Amino acid sequence: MTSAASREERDITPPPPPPPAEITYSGQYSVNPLAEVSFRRMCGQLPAVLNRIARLAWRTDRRAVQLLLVCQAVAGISAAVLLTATARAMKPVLGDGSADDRLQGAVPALLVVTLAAALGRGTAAVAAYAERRITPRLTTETDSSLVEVVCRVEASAYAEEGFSDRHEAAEMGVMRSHVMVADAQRFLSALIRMVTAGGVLSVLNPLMLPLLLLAVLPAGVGAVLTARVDYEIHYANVADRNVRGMMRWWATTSKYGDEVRANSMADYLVFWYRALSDRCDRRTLAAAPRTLRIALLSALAGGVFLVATWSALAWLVVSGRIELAVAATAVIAVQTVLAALSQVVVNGAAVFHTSLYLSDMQSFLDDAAARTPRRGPRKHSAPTEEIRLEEVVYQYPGKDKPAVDGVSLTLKRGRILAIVGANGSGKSTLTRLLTGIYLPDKGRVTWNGTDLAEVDPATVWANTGLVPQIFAQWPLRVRENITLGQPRTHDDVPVWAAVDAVGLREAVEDLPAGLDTLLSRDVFGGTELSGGQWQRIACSRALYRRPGLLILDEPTSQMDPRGEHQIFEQIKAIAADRITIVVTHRLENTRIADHIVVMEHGRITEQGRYDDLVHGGGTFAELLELSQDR
Ligand SMILES: Nc1ncnc2c1ncn2[C@@H]1O[C@H](COP(=O)(O)OP(=O)(O)OP(=O)(O)O)[C@@H](O)[C@H]1O
Repeated sequence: MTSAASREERDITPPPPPPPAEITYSGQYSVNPLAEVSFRRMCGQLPAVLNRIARLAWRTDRRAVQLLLVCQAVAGISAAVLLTATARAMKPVLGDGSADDRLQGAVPALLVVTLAAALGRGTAAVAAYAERRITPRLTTETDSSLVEVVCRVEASAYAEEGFSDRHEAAEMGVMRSHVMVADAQRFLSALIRMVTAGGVLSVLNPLMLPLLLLAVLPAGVGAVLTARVDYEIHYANVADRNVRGMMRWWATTSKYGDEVRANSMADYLVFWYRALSDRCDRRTLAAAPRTLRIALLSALAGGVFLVATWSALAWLVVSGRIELAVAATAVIAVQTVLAALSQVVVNGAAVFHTSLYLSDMQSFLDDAAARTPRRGPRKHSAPTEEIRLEEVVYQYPGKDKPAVDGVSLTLKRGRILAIVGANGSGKSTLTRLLTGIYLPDKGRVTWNGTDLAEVDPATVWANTGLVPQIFAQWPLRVRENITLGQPRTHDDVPVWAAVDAVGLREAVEDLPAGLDTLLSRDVFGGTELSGGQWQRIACSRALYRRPGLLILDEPTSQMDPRGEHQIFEQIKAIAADRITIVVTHRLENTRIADHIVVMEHGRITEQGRYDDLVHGGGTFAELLELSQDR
């Protein structure tokens, strides 16, 4: 009994799931910044990096930058005044006479010390305020630029190897822009404090400054080496982080929540997510001993030099080379310079570290900006009378066969074309070529006789309405879901007309706020539609545009027969004014088409009218028969 039960238990225990495949970073940078991360490079590049940050900040808020600079200057002056006045106060304090007399002698200098200290604190507070004025807008600006540039790239870039990883790496630049100005500001103010205190110290005794520099140099080298290790790990983890980010969304979004639960995917997804995270952690942990070694060695070297500095100061006093009052001031100056130097080094390394991520971001922004469509100055103007494909070939990057292979077609206004064919035969790719989303590798696509390679694509897409196979369900109001991408008129009449055209009025009127209802159950106050209702929204979005070219890729796959019938009636009713293309696997629906093309392996293998193809004895007839064989 027990053994039967345990056998049964064994039988239902699933085998351990395979770990996620090893992913390597596939981004291609013209320069690998890691190759040259060194202390010398950091020092050499800091001015350029600061200049870049300053220019970014200047573009964001000039007045705040001016305020910041004034604060830095005032802080520097007050630090110099503070130390000089301290030196003045030391003389009477450590001199002869009664305590009362000595204190009285020091009062004027102490007053200056107090004022200078207050000024220093005050300017630090104002500088922090100025930085807080710049940072949020600068981050928003960099973030928005990234979103904009990705929204505008040639769609073919998405299919290129490494594009997505480089995008992920650029996201890190956006994240670092949060701390960029604060780091630069701290670096500059520490530099100014260091220079002023160092100046005062050199006046007191020229030997002190080089000794001090030596004491802090190891910390500087250590900080840069640690930055290098951090960046190395970031580089190694980019691809894993990218995939993990995508999987995180897919696994946790409510959209796929049913599938995750009903198909018992949660265990594997969690395992997968943890396995990928562990892999990232392993790389990070493997680097920990290196960073520990760097920290220990730099602390040891720094400590040795610091002992030498204090010993030198003691020797100067004991041998009578400097007065006690000067030595006391030197102690304060040494402490100030040391603190400032550490800040310079730490913040300098942070600025440099940030600059590595900014370089990734900039390189991606430049690359993406270079990929915005630049196809020539000609403009397409409505009406779209004719679209022609001439021996068009298109092959996706990394694929060994073209997805569309030598297709020629002519589409005329007022006519409906249906495209059918097996999965992967090239139907959707053909629609991307027809709309100029992709340009062909060979052959040409013309609209009203003009090659799309020479036409500003915005003027083409202003005349296009597309219902893709996988359409977006925007977390926006019903109204915006219909009008998105098209200027909206002041009244809702055309919006309701588009709603009526897809038979959705009753459903929209039933929503809590009609057209104003937010369509997202993930957002507070939002509502969710059914799959078929969403598809009707996608159709109404395309119809609302009243496009010269209407493309519907499996537009009714989730609709009930009434909805499907209504959509096809609508397509027929408005067909006279436009070119209409329907991609479908439901061959019965191709009855409405004036012309049908059958695709196989990227080529058109059959074409004609419905009745001709049904009786033609070819692939169309075979597929139709199969669809009716139940
Ligand atoms: N973004 C892409 N990157 C790389 N290859 C792609 C991409 N999109 C499609 N392909 C490939 O191009 C070929 C044609 O795909 P396409 O999506 O055009 O087929 P389809 O006829 O629309 O298929 P379905 O009926 O399944 O929608 C397929 O082999 C597919 O793997």
